[in-house]
Amino acid sequence: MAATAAAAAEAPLIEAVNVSRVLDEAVPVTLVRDINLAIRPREFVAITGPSGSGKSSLLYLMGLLDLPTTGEVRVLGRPTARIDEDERARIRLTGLGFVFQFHFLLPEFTARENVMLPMRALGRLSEAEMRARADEILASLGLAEHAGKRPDQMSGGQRQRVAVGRALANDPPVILADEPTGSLDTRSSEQVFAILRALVDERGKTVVAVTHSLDMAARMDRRIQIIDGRITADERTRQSGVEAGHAAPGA
Ligand SMILES: Nc1ncnc2c1ncn2[C@@H]1O[C@H](COP(=O)(O)OP(=O)(O)OP(=O)(O)O)[C@@H](O)[C@H]1O
Repeated sequence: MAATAAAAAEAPLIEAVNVSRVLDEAVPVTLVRDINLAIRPREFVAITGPSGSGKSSLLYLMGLLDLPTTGEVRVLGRPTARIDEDERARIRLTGLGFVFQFHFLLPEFTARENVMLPMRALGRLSEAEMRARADEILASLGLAEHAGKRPDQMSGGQRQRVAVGRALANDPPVILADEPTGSLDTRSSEQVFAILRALVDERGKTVVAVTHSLDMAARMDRRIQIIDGRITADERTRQSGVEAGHAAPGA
């Protein structure tokens, strides 16, 4: 509760103000409508709802991967309605890390090289610094001995942990995850969940994750429910950061 209550007093990292997104088809498709929300520092937020309700659409809008038709998304206090795609890309690269249901690692690259990609795109570190940072991130995810392996030489759970490592590459304050455990077995799923939990509790990150799992949502701190593109519930789901399992990820 302490972390969540303290977070409530801080400036939001992501805000949606009257956000709607309508696809301009022959028959217009409304993905989300009238969304108002604020995501604050160190929150671990679940976005839940039935299939096709607009969860991914909302996450993409929050991550500046899509633009609202009306309303505005603010990221790290910055209004984003009138900035160009280069600027949006820069905010994504420094402020946000993305994890998807499928890892989307580049198959011809090693785990280390995949984690280095966002650092390379930002261009702030030397080759040696990028390499050292990637290895440090992989070690923190229990993957030290897998740094030189390509995705096809790793298990599904290991690949998804590399994808988390890639999301952490530029040390963004916010991680946005779309069904991050959706294609994993129970054990790997628990490992990835424990990593996300620890990112919030131990490293002060903010994590927003779309999930079908109500059990998982109950172990996060807040649940935003979407039905037919609208927020139908927004509630605290967990009272304390103490009881969560912080099991170290296995190799
Ligand atoms: N490009 C598109 N063209 C047409 N319809 C779309 C498009 N993108 C999304 N939709 C529709 O918009 C609705 C919301 O989609 P979205 O992927 O956000 O839902 P979701 O809650 O994440 O679903 P799921 O849980 O199945 O992943 C769905 O009915 C989907 O079919």
